[in-house]
Amino acid sequence: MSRDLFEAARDAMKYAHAPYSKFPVGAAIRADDGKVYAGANIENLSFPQGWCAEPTAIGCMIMGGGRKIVEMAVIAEKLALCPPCGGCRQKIAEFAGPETRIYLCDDGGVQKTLTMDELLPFAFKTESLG
Ligand SMILES: O=c1ccn([C@H]2C[C@H](O)[C@@H](CO)O2)c(=O)[nH]1
Ligand SMILES: [Zn+2]
Repeated sequence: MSRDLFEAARDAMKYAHAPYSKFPVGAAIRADDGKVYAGANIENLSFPQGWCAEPTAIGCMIMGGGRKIVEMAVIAEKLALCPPCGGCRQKIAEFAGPETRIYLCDDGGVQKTLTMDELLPFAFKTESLG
């Protein structure tokens, strides 16, 4: 993964609205249009109404004209890695393919690289609809 994607995720994290969990997260996507789209988690006083960094980045990608996630970096401010939550895995899968790579990062850079199948095995896919 090139440095710019990591830096975009880390910069996006600065925009997190996470006063309740105090767990800012940043995500950055390189899309099929070559552009980088980033997002942060945005929490809400009514806790279930908040959302993760990944859907913010996906929303930016869709509205910016990107259609496929080529690669995606996720970073949390705290020392621990931030493996995307279950709901995010499904949302990422919607725009991923066999080539997609997901990078779990910390301040030192990429610590783990995953394919979509590793992130969400036995996924619900369009073939499942029959
Ligand atoms: O995949 C994930 C998991 C969690 N969070 C956010 C949601 C919440 O604001 C905070 C603590 O769970 O981390 C993300 O942004 N992405
Ligand atoms: Zn999530």
